[in-house]
Amino acid sequence: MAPTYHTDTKSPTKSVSLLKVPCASDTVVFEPLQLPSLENTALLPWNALSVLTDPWPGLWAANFQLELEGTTWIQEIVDMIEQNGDVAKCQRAIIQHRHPFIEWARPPQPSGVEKANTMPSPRTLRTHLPTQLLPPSFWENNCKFLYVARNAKDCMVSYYHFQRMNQVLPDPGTWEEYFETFISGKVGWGSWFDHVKGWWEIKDRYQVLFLFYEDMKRDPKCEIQKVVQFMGKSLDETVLDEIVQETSFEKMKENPMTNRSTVPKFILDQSISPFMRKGTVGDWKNHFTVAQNERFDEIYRQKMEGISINFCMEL
Ligand SMILES: Nc1ncnc2c1ncn2[C@@H]1O[C@H](COP(=O)(O)O)[C@@H](OP(=O)(O)O)[C@H]1O
Ligand SMILES: CCc1ccc(OS(=O)(=O)O)cc1
Repeated sequence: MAPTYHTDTKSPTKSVSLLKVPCASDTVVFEPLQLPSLENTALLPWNALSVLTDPWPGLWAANFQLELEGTTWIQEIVDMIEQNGDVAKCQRAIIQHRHPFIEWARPPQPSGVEKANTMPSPRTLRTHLPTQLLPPSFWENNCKFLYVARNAKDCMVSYYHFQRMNQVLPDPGTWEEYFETFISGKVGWGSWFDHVKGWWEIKDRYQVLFLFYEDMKRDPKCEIQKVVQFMGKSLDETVLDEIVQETSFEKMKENPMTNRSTVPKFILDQSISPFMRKGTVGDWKNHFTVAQNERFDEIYRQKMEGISINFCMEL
């Protein structure tokens, strides 16, 4: 498809990723996670979960990770940091097993919560949940969160291809149809706009490291160093360089512990679109028409009015 974009890239966009790491509350007595069964809700359009207003009051978490786009990337970075750059240790299991996905519940597989309950504290967990659906105990226990935001246009494109290949999510339809679906927020984990605003607005009240996918692409070493500091670690320059290398898109695409090659085709059909697809900034220009771009920029302006986030649209 020929690129059909216009050159005004001023308006911001984004996507989301979160991650939680060790914190002082890890010295507190550990109690198991207690989440209700999500079997009947996990596959619904994510907005359906908003009916759970005070979802999981019993939850206690020592270490916590959240994400929406760039999740796998930040997960691998965090694990590499936790393992002090030891590549072999990061090969101990596929990434989905290293960091339980707390809203995952598809029997007969153990749910994300069940997996989390078997882990000693401190734990790193993964979720795409918006702030209002996060169990209150995460806030109450002073957990640390890493949130990776990605510009909305690239996020839309990436999510579209993910939904095409993900056989447990509804078919996204044509690109034109998906464009409308995404704007209306009727996608997994809800509206991009609300998700980003929610995490942006609470970031200074809690221990949230708000990262941008585009910054991670532009200067991975600098962003990884921020994560190291946030986790309260200190690493040699050589280890840092090793982590930058090992968490590059090219390396992670070839790595069976991160590229989802072990996930059965009836869940992720990578012959339709690879999980590690392009990993670039600006692929939206290969998808958006000029008309779509102009319309999106206007919607973005309205929905993000008063929010001081600036997203990079191309490198
Ligand atoms: N090391 C890395 N560097 C850059 N992008 C990465 C990456 N690892 C994963 N990604 C990208 O992150 C997106 C998936 O996000 P998540 O892990 O949250 O599901 C995909 O984007 P694309 O579809 O644009 O390629 C994937 O290629
Ligand atoms: C519930 C939709 C979903 C999300 C993610 C999946 O795979 S993975 O965790 O990214 O490997 C599968 C299904």
